[in-house]
Amino acid sequence: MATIAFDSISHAFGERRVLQDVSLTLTEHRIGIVGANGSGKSTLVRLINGLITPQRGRVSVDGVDVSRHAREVRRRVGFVFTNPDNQIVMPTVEEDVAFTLRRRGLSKDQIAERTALTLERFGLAAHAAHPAHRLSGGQKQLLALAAVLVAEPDVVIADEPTTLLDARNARQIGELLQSLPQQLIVVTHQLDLLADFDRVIVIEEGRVAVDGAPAVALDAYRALLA
Ligand SMILES: Nc1ncnc2c1ncn2[C@@H]1O[C@H](COP(=O)(O)OP(=O)(O)OP(=O)(O)O)[C@@H](O)[C@H]1O
Repeated sequence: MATIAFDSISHAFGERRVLQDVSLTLTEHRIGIVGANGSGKSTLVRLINGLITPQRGRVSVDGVDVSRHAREVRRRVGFVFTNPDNQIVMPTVEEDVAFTLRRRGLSKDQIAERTALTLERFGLAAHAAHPAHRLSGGQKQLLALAAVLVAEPDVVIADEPTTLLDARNARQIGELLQSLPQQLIVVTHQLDLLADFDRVIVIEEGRVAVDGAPAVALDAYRALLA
């Protein structure tokens, strides 16, 4: 697993202070991030692959400074957004999955082979030539995940990956995420998704409020909510 280090991170959007002196070292396989709306969870995970540059402090992945080497880090860290519509960039399902690989400079044959395998794995093979925007919500989320995983990142970050899904699709995506061999960081309000995770971090008003095993951290979070 990679070592993801937040070293004294503070960040504000205008007057709004969103993260306040956060220091964390993430090395576990599956890590959940929970917290109230607006507590700073998305900001925290977006720092990991340089989608946001912190105003103070340093974020690194295996010692590589994310601000300075964002491209290098992004090759290792895949990011799945809440809304797959924001992530689908190509007209068809197949092209969308192949897009990441084309940018990596793989040969045509390699791209075709890896794309086909990935579509099969995610149950999307029958939709390969279909317009991506016509897929159902659950299928779109699968496609967004497929397009990230085809590049075989070492770390997968998923920001509320089940929020827009019905219970059945949410379960399917949850199970798929659980089965990944990669290091996984999930921001979610669906607390049951994190029951078997290795670590859960509760963010409250831009600070780490609780950090520990799911049973302990989720109970503490439920108590905070109550
Ligand atoms: N690009 C931005 N510009 C201005 N303000 C922002 C920006 N991104 C986030 N914020 C603000 O920062 C605060 C924290 O946002 P963030 O998305 O990190 O919270 P969150 O914990 O992920 O919330 P939620 O559970 O609602 O998704 C919020 O008040 C939000 O409005």
